Amino acid sequence: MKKLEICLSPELVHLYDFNNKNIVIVDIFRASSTMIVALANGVTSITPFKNLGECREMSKKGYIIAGERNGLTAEGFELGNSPLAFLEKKYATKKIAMTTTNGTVAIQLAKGKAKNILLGAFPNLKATADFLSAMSEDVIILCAGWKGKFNLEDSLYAGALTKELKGNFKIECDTAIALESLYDTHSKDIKGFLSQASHTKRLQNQNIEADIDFCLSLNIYDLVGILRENEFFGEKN
Ligand SMILES: O=C(O)[C@H](CS(=O)(=O)O)OP(=O)(O)O
Repeated sequence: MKKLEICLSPELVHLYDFNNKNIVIVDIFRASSTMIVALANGVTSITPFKNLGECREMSKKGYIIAGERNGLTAEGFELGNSPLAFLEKKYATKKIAMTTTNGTVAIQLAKGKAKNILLGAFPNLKATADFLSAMSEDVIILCAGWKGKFNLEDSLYAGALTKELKGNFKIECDTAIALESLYDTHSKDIKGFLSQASHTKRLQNQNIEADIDFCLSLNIYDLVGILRENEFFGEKN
């Protein structure tokens, strides 16, 4: 039977073997959520960058550039990291180049080794679970965390995805067992539980509570975000 594991932080990646596995990158506040919202609202593709300078250069090639550091739009960038910017299809048919504090760092770590790299987000939780269940490869959920540290929101999503995948995967990973239980305990009030999270407080200080709410919307989109070559595309199962 296929195996499911969870890696709690980019700092722990060296403990896992990503070869030929399906990797789900999770950055609930906000990078992976924002990318799913963008793809669901018609963006053609999203190219992730670790580095601000490289990402900025992409505007010369006609890309819309989205750059964020410590929650704020980076200087000279058209967009930051808000999912709300992509609603109403304003950027439909555009190619986006994007760099964020944690999410695009985690993506970089998984590139080149995995079978597939997917974006994990609550708005398309079920679509991602269905995709992974239909594939024969093992899965690793990689939480982007915050600057190398564990965070609550990515962990809660990892628990939610574990719950969805349980019947189709062998789960011998203690982290997955713990996080599924955490999700079960708090699934009826995810927002209330996450109000204690450090990331929630950090973003609230920047008056972006609406972003937090939107990132916690459950199953409103039925596409997966998947990396093809160097770009994420939205694909229906
Ligand atoms: O923009 C965000 O939500 C965060 C900023 S920070 O981690 O609070 O500095 O970046 P992300 O890469 O989406 O975690």
